[in-house]
Amino acid sequence: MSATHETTTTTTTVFDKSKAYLPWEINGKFTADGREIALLDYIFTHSSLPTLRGNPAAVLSAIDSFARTQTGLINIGETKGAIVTSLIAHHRPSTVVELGGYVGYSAILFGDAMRRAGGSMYYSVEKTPLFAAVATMLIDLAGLRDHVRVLIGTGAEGVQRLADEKLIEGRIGMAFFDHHKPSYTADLKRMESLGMVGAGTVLVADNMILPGNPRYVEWVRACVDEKKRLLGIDPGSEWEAERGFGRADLVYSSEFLKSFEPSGMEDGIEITTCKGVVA
Ligand SMILES: C[S@@+](CC[C@H](N)C(=O)[O-])C[C@H]1O[C@@H](n2cnc3c(N)ncnc32)[C@H](O)[C@@H]1O
Repeated sequence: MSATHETTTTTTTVFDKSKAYLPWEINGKFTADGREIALLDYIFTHSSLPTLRGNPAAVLSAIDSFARTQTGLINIGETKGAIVTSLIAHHRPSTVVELGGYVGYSAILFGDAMRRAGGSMYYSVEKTPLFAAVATMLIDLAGLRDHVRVLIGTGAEGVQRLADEKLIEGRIGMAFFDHHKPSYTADLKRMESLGMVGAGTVLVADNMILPGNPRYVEWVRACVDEKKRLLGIDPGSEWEAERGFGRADLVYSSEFLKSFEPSGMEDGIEITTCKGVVA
């Protein structure tokens, strides 16, 4: 499969250390130790709160400031975020589905980019109700409530609900995978089987170095014959959740882009475009 990608992406080879987030890990925890509520307190008691209302860039800047001065957060951050916003400006997706919303940083950044590119709805699926609640407050503060909707549930539940409730009919413009790493492939295959992936759909998958996702990369880079083989999953295998989902006839072109976590650690994104369906 071709490793080229016909788009204009913003990449950087050097990380600006002055913008580094504080370390995520505190006493073995990365999230859910009170930091998400502390973020909400920080933002809603911010001296410049009035200037944040209806201003996505200012809300993101306040979240970045919290993560640089108070407690690190597992957001995508500015550097990798810029890659995705340039993809959105280029491809102009009408609908975007994000799996793994956390406190809403990527939903605000990419939802705003989608809105500016003429798109209509950004769905952010988040498993943890507390994180989804924080995200909803921040998305509302940023003035994006008509264009960004948070759904509570796992990626599989969220994708299925989008189809069952007919919130999405037909192909989506973009999907962003940033949740449970072993679920990327299963949830993409569910999207494929539900008809959400078609010619022009762009798939963006985060954390391709930290921690990496060989199974996902194998699937999006496989040719049609390889995919037919990969669809054969035995009952009871560790990949049971993927059984019965996935389409071998979707042709993908995929590439890896290296970038940085907001902490400054190297990471990368896999960007995949669906070229169409083989007859
Ligand atoms: C890296 S964070 C997402 C960061 C967010 N995309 C951003 O850049 O602002 C991963 C999130 O996925 C959520 N998550 C974990 N497993 C999930 C699953 N199976 N389905 C949906 N969300 C999940 C976690 O609760 C966490 O909030």
